[in-house]
Amino acid sequence: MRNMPSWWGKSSSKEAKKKSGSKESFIDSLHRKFKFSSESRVNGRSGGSRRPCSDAISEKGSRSPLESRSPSPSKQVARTQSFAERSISQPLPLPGQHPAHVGRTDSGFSISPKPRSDKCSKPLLFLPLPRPRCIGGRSNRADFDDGDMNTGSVSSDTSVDSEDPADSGLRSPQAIDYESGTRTAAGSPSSVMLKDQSFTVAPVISREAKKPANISFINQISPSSPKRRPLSSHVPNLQVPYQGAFWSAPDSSMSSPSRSPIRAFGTEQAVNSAFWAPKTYTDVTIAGSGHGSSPGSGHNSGHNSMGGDMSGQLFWQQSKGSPEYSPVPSPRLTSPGPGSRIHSGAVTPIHPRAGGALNDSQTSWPDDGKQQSHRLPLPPVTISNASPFSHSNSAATSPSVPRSPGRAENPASPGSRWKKGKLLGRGTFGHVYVGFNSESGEMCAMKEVTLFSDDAKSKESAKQLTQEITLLSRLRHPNIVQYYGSESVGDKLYIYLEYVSGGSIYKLLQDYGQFGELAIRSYTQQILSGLAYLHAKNTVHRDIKGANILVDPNGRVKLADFGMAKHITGQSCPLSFKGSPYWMAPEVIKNSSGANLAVDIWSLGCTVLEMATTKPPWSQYEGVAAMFKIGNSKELPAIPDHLLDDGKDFIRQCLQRNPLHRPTAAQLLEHPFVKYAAPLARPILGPEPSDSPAGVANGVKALGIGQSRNFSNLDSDRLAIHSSRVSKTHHHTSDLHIPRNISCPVSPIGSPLLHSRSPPHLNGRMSPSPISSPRTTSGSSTPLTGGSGAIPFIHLKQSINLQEGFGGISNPSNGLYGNGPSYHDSSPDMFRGKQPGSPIFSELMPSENDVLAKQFVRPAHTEQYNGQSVLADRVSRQLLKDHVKMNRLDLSPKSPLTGRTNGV
Ligand SMILES: Nc1ncnc2c1ncn2[C@@H]1O[C@H](COP(=O)(O)OP(=O)(O)OP(=O)(O)O)[C@@H](O)[C@H]1O
Repeated sequence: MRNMPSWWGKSSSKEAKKKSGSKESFIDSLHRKFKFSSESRVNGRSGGSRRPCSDAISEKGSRSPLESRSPSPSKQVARTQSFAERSISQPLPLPGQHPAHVGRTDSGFSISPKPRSDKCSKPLLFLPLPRPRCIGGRSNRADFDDGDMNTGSVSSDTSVDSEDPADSGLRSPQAIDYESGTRTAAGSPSSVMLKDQSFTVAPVISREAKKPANISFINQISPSSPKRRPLSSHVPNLQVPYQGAFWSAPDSSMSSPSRSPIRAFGTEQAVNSAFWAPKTYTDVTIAGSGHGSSPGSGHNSGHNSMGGDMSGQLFWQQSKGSPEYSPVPSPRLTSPGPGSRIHSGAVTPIHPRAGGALNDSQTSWPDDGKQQSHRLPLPPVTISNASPFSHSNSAATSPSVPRSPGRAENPASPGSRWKKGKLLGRGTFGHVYVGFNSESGEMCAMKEVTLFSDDAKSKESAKQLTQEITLLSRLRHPNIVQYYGSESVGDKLYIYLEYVSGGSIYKLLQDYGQFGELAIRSYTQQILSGLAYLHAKNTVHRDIKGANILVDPNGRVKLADFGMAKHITGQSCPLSFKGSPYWMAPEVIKNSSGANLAVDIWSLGCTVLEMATTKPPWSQYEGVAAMFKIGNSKELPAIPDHLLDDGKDFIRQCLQRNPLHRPTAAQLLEHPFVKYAAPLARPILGPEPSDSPAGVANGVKALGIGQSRNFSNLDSDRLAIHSSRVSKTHHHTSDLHIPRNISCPVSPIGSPLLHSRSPPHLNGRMSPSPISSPRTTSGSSTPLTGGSGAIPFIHLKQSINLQEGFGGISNPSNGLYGNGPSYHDSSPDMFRGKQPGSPIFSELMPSENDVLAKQFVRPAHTEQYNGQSVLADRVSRQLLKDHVKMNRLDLSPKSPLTGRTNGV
């Protein structure tokens, strides 16, 4: 979800290409100016792309085949999100040629990071700024890419085995809560192992059990390969250079024209670039995650993240003259219509069985100006009951699965029971689809990356995916997207994740505008909770921003996109230049070492501002100028006046330039801005206790109150107000359900997630899929569990937790919706005096209560499904208990069926 604003949006690559003529000359002048010979760099890159200069400096992300396709109008917009104007995407340049060999072995997914012989010939792009260290010259492998290239997967300091310090001794209580039981099952992600310079990611399951299953990234380059080839089974030894392209992927982040330095580089950048010139980024990697994703998907956002050297950063910036730089959001970005963003339908249109159903979101794209198809493996003929990941276990061929006209025949993952559904979004390295398991009825998010033997982007994709797998497989928290498993199918690599249907915060901001304070507080609290958990495991996310935070229809927030995350082993380690510039902490920009975890706190502060204004701080500046502001000035970004004092204070706490001065995530959870945030998350409805009173009791449950936090008087007061308003406003049978469904993500009225135009909400809310109900996703029963090579759901504990939450029974220890550490009054000094009753806090209450109270009068139609369920439950119980016939049921406000107000 490194989705970027247009100034480094991927689509700009197309514009860059379109204007290649003039830009070429400009590049040439830049080359002369900086005394760089792009030609020599390109030529000197052994095993790297031999692309023309213009390609070599372009963004990796835009080299995505998908982006190269001639997109639909929506897609064009989708890839040019920004806080400014956007332009229509132009065709991307041809994919680079990266002959390499990727080998598969039975062990899964591996990288053999042999040093490249040409390690010093890595292209340095066009600025003498953060010159990437010659990786091959490092004596310590931990220096490679800041050790984060594979985040615990490759670098020596990030082992994923049981010796992981985060696993052994650094866990917070939360971590322990959410981690138990995660490493036991065979084939679980915990089996990811690192040994010296090679590692195996066990969760990546090869469907070709008897064939080499590992994808080995070694320093063998096949320069003769002129074209990209699918990483298919008939290519037994595809080897990918691990440094030039895979480890560092110099051309991955810089080669894509969408972030083409040439395109984005303007006079201002050139001037500003002097700021970077003297910097030496010893740990800088060129492996930029050129993150961009397609807003056209509907769920992804348009902010770029970057991982790489500063030279790339400089060139990323979009000049105001660029057609992609516009302060006016694209109509498509503001369009609430799902059609322009979500490309439903099937999967691979090029599949011979696809019946010709074309889907522009799929795996076909123009290459060299021609449509190049990459066929998915044919689904097997038979279906077994084995693991959903097993090669023969394809539901696609099941005769019991009717094929709707709108669904292509080919599932994304023929080897599994997961059928690839609509496109959720595009990332830098692949696509994310809804996955549906026809057998179990479960849904997931399938992140798909096509691996090519000779494509640097594929290598970078594999690296990042591996990194995500490694990290995510160790995480379990309600505010972190849950990892389910992964597998390789043919030339595709899939990661199965918890499906969060609400989209990202960025997307919500684009669609619905800035959030209200109540929503900001709730979301911030949940983000913090996830961060506190993550940081307790000594892991830094490094790309916290709205685009990487997903929201479910119930207002539950999930941190996502761990492609840049890094496990920190030491007290402090060099900070690689990764992240999204506008959310990037000063110490990252300045390449100073410090408390690494604090970079997430800075980014959180930026995200709070983003939620409050729809834009990150310093968004009025172009990229380089913004980075200059962030890195060098003493200024604080403008904090909107409409935020209350504690909100402003929270932001200021986060945006302290000295990382050591920033509170930790755990400390910030005690900040009044979030500590007393209204729990918006809706609990999953479950069987109601037989004698449980309705009314306020249900309201309490629905609010999630009491599940993980102790109630203050404030909470009681709040509930009293709720109760009062409920009793006054519920006069219709249509409101019967309201007491149990009063919470919502943002606001009950006009809530983005409840808005009728919000298909994610509708999908999630209306879907009867068991995936939305943890009751159906217990670990052992899931089709993801067991079987050969299967990766079990590792959210078993989560499922248990959720079950504990059924019926809203309070469990202060489960942390289910309380999100994080226990709430105790151990506020740091900075928060003293801001407790309930303090002027600041009291100041907030009226508006908050008003909003909360409105939740009780939300129109019934917004909760039709749940409301009906609740009513049905109550009716059933009532019938059994009182032997009352349905036609005699009293549905008046005073009826026990409509809710009591006499306490819990
Ligand atoms: N678990 C999920 N549930 C729902 N949607 C998701 C999920 N994960 C990702 N998406 C959607 O897919 C889009 C792309 O996902 P993501 O950013 O993780 O891919 P990526 O390849 O990691 O991108 P990048 O690395 O460039 O940021 C997101 O913007 C989001 O809209």
